Amino acid sequence: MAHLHRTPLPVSEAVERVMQYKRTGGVDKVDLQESGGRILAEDIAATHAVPPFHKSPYDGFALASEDTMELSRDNPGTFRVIETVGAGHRASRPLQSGEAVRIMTGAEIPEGADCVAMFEICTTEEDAAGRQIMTLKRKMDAGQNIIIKGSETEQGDVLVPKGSKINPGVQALLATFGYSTVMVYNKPTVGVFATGTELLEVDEPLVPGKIRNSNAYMIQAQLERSGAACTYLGKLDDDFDSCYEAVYNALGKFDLLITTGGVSVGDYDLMPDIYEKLEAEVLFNKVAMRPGSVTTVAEYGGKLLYGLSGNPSACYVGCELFVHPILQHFMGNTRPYHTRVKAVLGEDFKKANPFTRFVRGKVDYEEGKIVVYPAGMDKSAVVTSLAHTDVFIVLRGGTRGYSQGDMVEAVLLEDQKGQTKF
Ligand SMILES: Nc1nc2c(c(=O)[nH]1)N[C@H]1C(S)=C(S)[C@@H](COP(=O)(O)OP(=O)(O)OC[C@H]3O[C@@H](n4cnc5c(N)ncnc54)[C@H](O)[C@@H]3O)O[C@H]1N2
Ligand code: MOO
Ligand SMILES: [Mg+2]
Repeated sequence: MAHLHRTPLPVSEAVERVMQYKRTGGVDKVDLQESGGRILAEDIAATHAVPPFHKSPYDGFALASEDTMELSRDNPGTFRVIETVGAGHRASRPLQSGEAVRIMTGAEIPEGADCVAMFEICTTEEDAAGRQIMTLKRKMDAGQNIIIKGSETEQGDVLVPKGSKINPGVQALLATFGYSTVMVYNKPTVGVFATGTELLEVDEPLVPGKIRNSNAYMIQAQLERSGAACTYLGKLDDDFDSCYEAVYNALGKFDLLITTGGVSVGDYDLMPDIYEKLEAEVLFNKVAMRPGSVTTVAEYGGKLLYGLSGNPSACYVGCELFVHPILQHFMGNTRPYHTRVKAVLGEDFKKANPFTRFVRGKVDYEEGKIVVYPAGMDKSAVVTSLAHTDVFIVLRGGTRGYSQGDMVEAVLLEDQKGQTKF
């Protein structure tokens, strides 16, 4: 009964309290192919100019523009084709006046040439001796159809700063500049316990009074979506000693520890007593929000211990609001909070909101507008609507319900951008 009276903390203050314990993890080298989605722990600079040589953007003939000054439809010029150069090869000698090199897209421009005439404007034939002769009927400019060395980037230019997320384009740059490995921030390690004597594992048949443990798998997937390395540590019965033991033993092994269930005021809600016995500092045990009001966060030995609700929807919301930004910060992300946008509410939501409500919703893009719809039943104990959830629709506390067409705030759970403030 010691934990019955709780003072609800506004959501933003609760987030702020948690973020006082944020820290950035170490860095490590990963293979280029494993680096997708990680955060750069080093600036990526051009190790050479791009392109590294003057190159042809077309399949055609490289020649000297000076040789074409007088050419026109009425005054065609002919060139001796001295060799063919494909990408990856180089001309064997510099070009002389009156000569052309048959050149392919991506090949280095031979010395003595300063333009490329595309195949489409040239004709070729063999002379009596069997040599290739090319005919051109127009004037070319110096530099025409040549990609100049360094025109895209010069050696030493910083192209992607430390702290950026590695996306497929960044991986293209890493490969371009010979980074077979790259320094990234470590993934935070997270241990997860599910608590509750009613829980069955996924492969167990349903029996009266019991339900399958869905939260552990949901949390694991949420954490992995947020970039963390998660270890499911198993489910615990509602027995104080074994719960305490399991939590105590796991604390030192992970960057943070999460439990689900047993944080409210029930006879078998053991987490509050466990925090007490640990002498952990409870940052809050009630948040002015729905669902997830029972979300509890404690600090023990500099590490955070999350007591997420057992109710699936409450557990989901608590994880995204309070765990996600801590993980992002740990990984060096300078924009650790979920992206928020203004959106149009797609249907009525008439329930009153004494506390700020995070309605599990789905986002749609209709005629250039962001429209959000509740994803299903809006109850803390509901699991089914989570399958369709990719946003939280934020309905402020103290409001009497919202109508279709109202502008609301939406937290985008699957957007990569993030933002610097909650
Ligand atoms: N007298 C009061 N009762 C309750 C209050 C309150 O303020 N006063 N708060 C309610 C609110 S709000 C919530 S949310 C729940 C939170 O309960 P707990 O976090 O203590 O979780 P449990 O009691 O362990 O379980 C609640 C519910 O969730 C199911 N559950 C638990 N773990 C899982 C899992 N891993 N996978 C799927 N489902 C799970 C469990 O069977 C229960 O049905 O408390 C209210 N009560
Ligand atoms: O923590 Mo409870 O979710 O407010 O329903
Ligand atoms: Mg309970």
